[in-house]
Amino acid sequence: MSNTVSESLASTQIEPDLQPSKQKKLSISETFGPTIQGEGALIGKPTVFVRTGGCDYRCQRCDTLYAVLPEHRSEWQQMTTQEVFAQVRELAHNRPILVTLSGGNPAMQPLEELIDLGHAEGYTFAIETQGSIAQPWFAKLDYLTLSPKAPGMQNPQPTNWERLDRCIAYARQGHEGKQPGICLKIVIFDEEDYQYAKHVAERYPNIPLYLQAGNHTPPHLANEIDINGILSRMDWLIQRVVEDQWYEVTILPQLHTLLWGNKRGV
Ligand SMILES: C[S@@+](CC[C@H](N)C(=O)[O-])C[C@H]1O[C@@H](n2cnc3c(N)ncnc32)[C@H](O)[C@@H]1O
Ligand SMILES: Nc1nc2[nH]cc(C(=O)O)c2c(=O)[nH]1
Ligand code: SF4
Ligand SMILES: [Mg+2]
Repeated sequence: MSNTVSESLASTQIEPDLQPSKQKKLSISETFGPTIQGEGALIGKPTVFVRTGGCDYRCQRCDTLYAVLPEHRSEWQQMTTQEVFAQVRELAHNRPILVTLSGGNPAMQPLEELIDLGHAEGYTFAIETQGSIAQPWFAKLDYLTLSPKAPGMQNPQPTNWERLDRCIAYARQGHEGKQPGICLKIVIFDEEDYQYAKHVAERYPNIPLYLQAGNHTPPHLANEIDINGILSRMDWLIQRVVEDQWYEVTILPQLHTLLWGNKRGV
């Protein structure tokens, strides 16, 4: 891991990871809600989810592999921005709501137009991404959650710290005098993951950090979720943080997982 802290890249230094896509359509795995945001800084907030299809990572412990693996591609719909926004509106009964963009990796999709369209009607936008692809339009978000992957997620690719820095730099450019709220969220399964999280905290001391108890239950076992296992991991995590007198961090479960297990679309 690199120890260089370079959160304050000048705007002129930032190169987009993906050039603006010629493909105008969005790859969509599902839209659902309103439900509550079950994770992180906005936990408990009513929201509609737009889940994009496709991811540049392959975390073996991913709870949403149906939006990641190519064998599910035929289930993803290629939709225009207007079609996606029409679904959001319908789900929210035409009342402005927080829209959470997740995936897969939503940073792979040209989502700027959707954000513009929604903002014009009072909707707000949060994104969940691992921070491996930085997009200039992060500046237009209301909330950016970056979830770099600790070893326990079993992602074969190591964290690209320079890319993560760039995601933050784009967000900090802001838009029309407003910057997105930025937070970091790390899934923790074990001590190695905990040490990874400590490193992230040292690298980004000014960004709120959330530790999320990992769900080790394979996603297809919707009815056999090991809630006691998740809660005992959370109990260990709380003890670990207290032992270290690490008082700046926030520890949370995935609330939707406790309520509804591995059920899809909640
Ligand atoms: C499915 S991912 C999609 C967005 C993006 N690819 C990412 O990883 O941030 C949404 C969130 O779920 C978390 N997540 C995935 N699998 C999990 C698991 N088994 N236990 C706990 N959280 C998990 C991810 O770390 C991320 O914060
Ligand atoms: N309720 C609920 N909250 C969530 N927070 C992050 C989610 C995701 O899959 O990105 C998620 C999800 O799938 N459902
Ligand atoms: S980065 Fe996110 S969506 Fe992609 S495989 Fe990992 S947890 Fe799943
Ligand atoms: Mg999820």
